[in-house]
Amino acid sequence: MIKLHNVTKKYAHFRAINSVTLEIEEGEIYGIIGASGAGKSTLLRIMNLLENPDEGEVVVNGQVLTNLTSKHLREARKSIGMIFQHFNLVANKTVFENVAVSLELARFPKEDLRNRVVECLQFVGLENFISKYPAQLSGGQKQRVAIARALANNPQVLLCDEPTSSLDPHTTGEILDVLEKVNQRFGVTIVIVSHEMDVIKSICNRATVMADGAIYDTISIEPKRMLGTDDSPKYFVEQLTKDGGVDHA
Ligand SMILES: Nc1ncnc2c1ncn2[C@@H]1O[C@H](COP(=O)(O)OP(=O)(O)OP(=O)(O)O)[C@@H](O)[C@H]1O
Repeated sequence: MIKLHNVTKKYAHFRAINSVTLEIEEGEIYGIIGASGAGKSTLLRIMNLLENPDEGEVVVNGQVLTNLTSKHLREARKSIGMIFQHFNLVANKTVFENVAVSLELARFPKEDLRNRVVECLQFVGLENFISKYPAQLSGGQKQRVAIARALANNPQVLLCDEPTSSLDPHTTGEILDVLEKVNQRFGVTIVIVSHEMDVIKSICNRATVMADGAIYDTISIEPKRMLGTDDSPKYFVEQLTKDGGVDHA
């Protein structure tokens, strides 16, 4: 579904991505993990050409993105959704309008637009928040709106850049549940960049470890939910004290 072949990205003389080749299969949930500055976000942004590589080829769903004109690239990007750590919602638009924008940009038929927005918001459990503004939502709710917006155009790929890094562990678990549902219900191929090991182990079938702009290793994983089991005060106290050495104040 996604193929990168010998991709290099330079900033001045520094190679942020150094000759990376990888292949992500249709229907995978694929993780990219590594230290800060390893090149994770840059690699993800190359997959929809938000960053243009200096060398190499990017192929998504059989289309060589690196060969497309900007008009055809705009068209191809409809099948590649993206979500971000800080949600990137438009502050002065309602939840409904935030989702509608992506359909309007894709010239979705006006008469079907309302139903499609509501359908997407139902999928993420926010159909009762249609008239709210982003400032009135929790972080988890904002990320759900962002997922609804990314899904509106029926993408085949969803790129997730640190999607849970601003969220608490319980909300992280809820967002991972939504992403898993996106993958299972619609067969969307998901790529998740995260520095959180538990996130990668919770949901990914395969993960690449990056270091210094290159692939250090790629591992197959049996995903096992590590997060989101509980958000009771008892659970928080147990987690704080489980390794011992902590007294109740
Ligand atoms: N627009 C840019 N101009 C110059 N250097 C950049 C730019 N974007 C990224 N870099 C550099 O490229 C390297 C890789 O950055 P990238 O954001 O991809 O890393 P990362 O692994 O996602 O890190 P983090 O986890 O901290 O977000 C870093 O050294 C970064 O400083």
